[in-house]
Parts: sequence; structure tokens; C-alpha cells
Amino acid sequence: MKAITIKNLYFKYDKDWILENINLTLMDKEFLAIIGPNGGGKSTLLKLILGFLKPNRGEIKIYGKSPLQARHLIGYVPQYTTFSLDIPITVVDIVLQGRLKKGKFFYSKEDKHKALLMLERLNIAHLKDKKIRDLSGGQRQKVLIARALATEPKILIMDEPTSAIDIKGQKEILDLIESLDITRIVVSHDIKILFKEVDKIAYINKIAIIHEGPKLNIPTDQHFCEVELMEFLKDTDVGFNK
Ligand SMILES: Nc1ncnc2c1ncn2[C@@H]1O[C@H](COP(=O)(O)OP(=O)(O)OP(=O)(O)O)[C@@H](O)[C@H]1O
Repeated sequence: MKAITIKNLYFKYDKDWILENINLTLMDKEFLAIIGPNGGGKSTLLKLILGFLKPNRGEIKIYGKSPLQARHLIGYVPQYTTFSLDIPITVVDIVLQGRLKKGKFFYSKEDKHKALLMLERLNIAHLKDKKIRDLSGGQRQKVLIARALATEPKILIMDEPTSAIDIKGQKEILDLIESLDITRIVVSHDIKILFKEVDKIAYINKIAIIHEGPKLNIPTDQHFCEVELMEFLKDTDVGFNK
């Protein structure tokens, strides 16, 4: 079953195209890694998939629906913490927010159980009663991931989930994402993500280069930068868009 189909997508904020002729298909339960340089359009593409922005041309379908109709199917972890740190809200309360649906104002016992389960999965159950403002950046990031997973989404979308996290935490997060049995999209500058079992790689820099199929044999050399990676993908790609 197709989870996401993007066809001939073009987008601009002002007069210049930010994304040009993007074509991408993601099947149910596949794991897509989106990489590319700063300003390349990665976050913009996520916002289009989430229905926060509308394409100028082309279309996006999510399980056959428009992004707005499919919004409830997606758990989203933004690049930056979006809640105010002045509010003395606890970790478990943040995760419980993920259990609230339209027209529902109270949590059941099951909601609380699921929220605690998510905290355990992310190894942060011991922080459940802490105020969110008293956590480190990495711990806050894990709480946001737990909240997104608590919605039991069909698709999990994460923008730079490991950027504020130490090496041990990064491994935990990437291992967790790898183990999830749902459709996943992760934007990352961290090439380590490509050592995970990703099904597809999209290199986005206005246009998209999509790699799928055999796992890339990526050099572990730390100087292997994104531009070199793009060249590497061009040689092995299946869908160079331009
Ligand atoms: N709201 C906006 N209005 C106008 N231009 C914008 C807006 N948001 C982003 N841009 C521009 O669109 C381009 C793509 O930005 P985007 O945030 O999608 O890139 P990115 O690949 O996610 O970058 P990064 O890796 O730095 O997060 C950039 O040139 C950026 O300046």
C-alpha cells in the first residue's frame, strides 16, 4: 500500500522556486531518510506533507487522502521545541497530550498506561514527574518523540531528531526509529542515519535525488560531506529528477 505519493511538486514562498519537480513514493512502513544542505528545502517539504503549506503545482497524497485530511494519521516531531518553558507542565502531561483527540478532554487509565509505556521505551520513565523546563535539550526532544508516538500514528515525521542529543542518546533514538513498524520520515544532517535500515534516501537541494534499493555502502570517512554524498547517490540512484 502506498503511504505517500508526491507528484511533480513545485513550491515557492516568494518568487524563487524552493522545491522543483519533486517525485517520491513511500510505501506503508517504509523508512525514508531526507538529507541535504542547509536551506535546501527539507523542512519545507515536511511542511507540505503535513499540510501546513500548499504546493504551487503538483500533488501530495497520504494513504490516498490530501495532507489536511490525513493530518490525524501523522505524528510530527518538530525541529525546535514549540512549547513555552514558563508553563510548569510535567513530562507525563506532555506525552498525554498525544492521547487527546478531537472532542476528547479527559484521559482514560489506558491513555495513562500508553503514555508511561512510551516513556519507558525512550528510557525516560524516571523523568515522568519532572517539569519540562528542568530537562536538558536532549531529554525534551525524547519527550516530544514520546508524545508523537502516543498518538499511535501511521506515519512518524521527525525533523532533526538527534540534533540536541549526545552520542548515546542519538544511538537510542535512531535504534528506536529503526525498530518502529510504521512509515517513517526523518530529516537529518547526521550521516549516521544512513547506516540504519533505511528503505529510501532523498537528497533534497531544490530538486530531489532519490535512492532506493540496495543499502548504500557509504564510506565511514568523517570527511564524507553532503556534496560528495550527492555525487555518490547520482551514480547509484534510481530516480534523479532533473
Ligand atoms: N516562511 C518562509 N518564508 C520565506 N522563505 C522561507 C520561509 N521558510 C523557509 N524559507 C526559505 O526556504 C529555503 C528552504 O528552507 P528550509 O527550512 O526548507 O530548508 P532546510 O533544508 O530545512 O534547511 P536546514 O537544514 O537549515 O534546516 C531557505 O532558503 C529558506 O530561507
